[in-house]
Amino acid sequence: MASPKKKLQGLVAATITPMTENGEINFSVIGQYVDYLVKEQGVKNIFVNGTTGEGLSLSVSERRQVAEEWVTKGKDKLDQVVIHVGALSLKESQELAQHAAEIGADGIAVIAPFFLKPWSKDVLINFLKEVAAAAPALPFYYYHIPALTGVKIRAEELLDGIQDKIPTFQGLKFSDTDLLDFGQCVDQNRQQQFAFLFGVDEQLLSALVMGATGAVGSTYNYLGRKTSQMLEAFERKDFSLALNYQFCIQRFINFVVKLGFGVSQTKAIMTLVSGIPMGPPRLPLQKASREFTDSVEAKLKSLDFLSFSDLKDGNLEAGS
Ligand SMILES: CC(=O)N[C@H](C=O)[C@@H](O)[C@H](O)[C@H](O)CO
Ligand SMILES: CC(=O)C(=O)O
Repeated sequence: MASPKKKLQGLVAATITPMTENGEINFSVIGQYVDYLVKEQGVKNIFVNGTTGEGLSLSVSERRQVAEEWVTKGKDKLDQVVIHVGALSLKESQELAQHAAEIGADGIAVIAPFFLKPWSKDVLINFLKEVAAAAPALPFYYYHIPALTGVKIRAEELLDGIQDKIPTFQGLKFSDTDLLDFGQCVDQNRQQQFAFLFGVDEQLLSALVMGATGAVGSTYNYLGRKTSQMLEAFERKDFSLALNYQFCIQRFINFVVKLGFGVSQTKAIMTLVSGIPMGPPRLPLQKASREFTDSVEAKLKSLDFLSFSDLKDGNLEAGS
């Protein structure tokens, strides 16, 4: 059983992996990035080496170094650092899980292997169990993201009896729009103290209604404050205010979705908003276009819910 730890709740930022213009990891800005999340966005939990962090595009050695840097720089500043250790190779996943435990991370998360795929719930559980066993003292989270893995085993079925197989199982990161599946995960596990973390930022309010206990997402890097206001309004049962916040967030996300939105664009937006250079993504991703960055900058300036006091032209250069 994982050592009792405070439950992972509230907002969790899925960290970007900063890179230099020639494609190496830019470790030098991670300390600054931690301070930005804590001070400017009020976000104290992070999810490292996931989708947004291009975790599957990094080498195992890079993943270890990135995880270590976040844990080191986050010490005494962040509440929880969860490391995504999913990989196609069970061995690599186990190595990363064990490493996460050694460096003092607060939890590990794993996606379904997505090339040779598990075709049944039992096979997927067996894979996850082998990874979890490599870090027996760390809380384990299953990262459900069927649109990207192609593994469509419903989370609700996977969770049925999961703690008998994986004693460290502590929660689910649910990145899908199927609120029937998500709602049933919550409904059928009310006796457990699981974390139900939603991963579709533009629909978080609906998931809160279904019982989400927190959220992991890319937009909390720069919309953390705004999203926290929505969470507070929801807690106070001021649903119309909460909806206003969700609509504000949606207007921005909808704007970028129409321009074409993904990890590359997240890097460009974060560079713009935070002033910290996130650099280009790694192939097969392509850098966001100059047109994208220009449109987003104009949009950000026209929205009153972000503070752009430090949105400087210089920052634009770094991101474009
Ligand atoms: C596919 C993907 O990257 N999903 C992210 C997390 O799971 C989300 O945070 C989205 O980036 C966000 O909801 C915007 O669509
Ligand atoms: C969004 C998210 O959770 C990820 O980047 O993995």
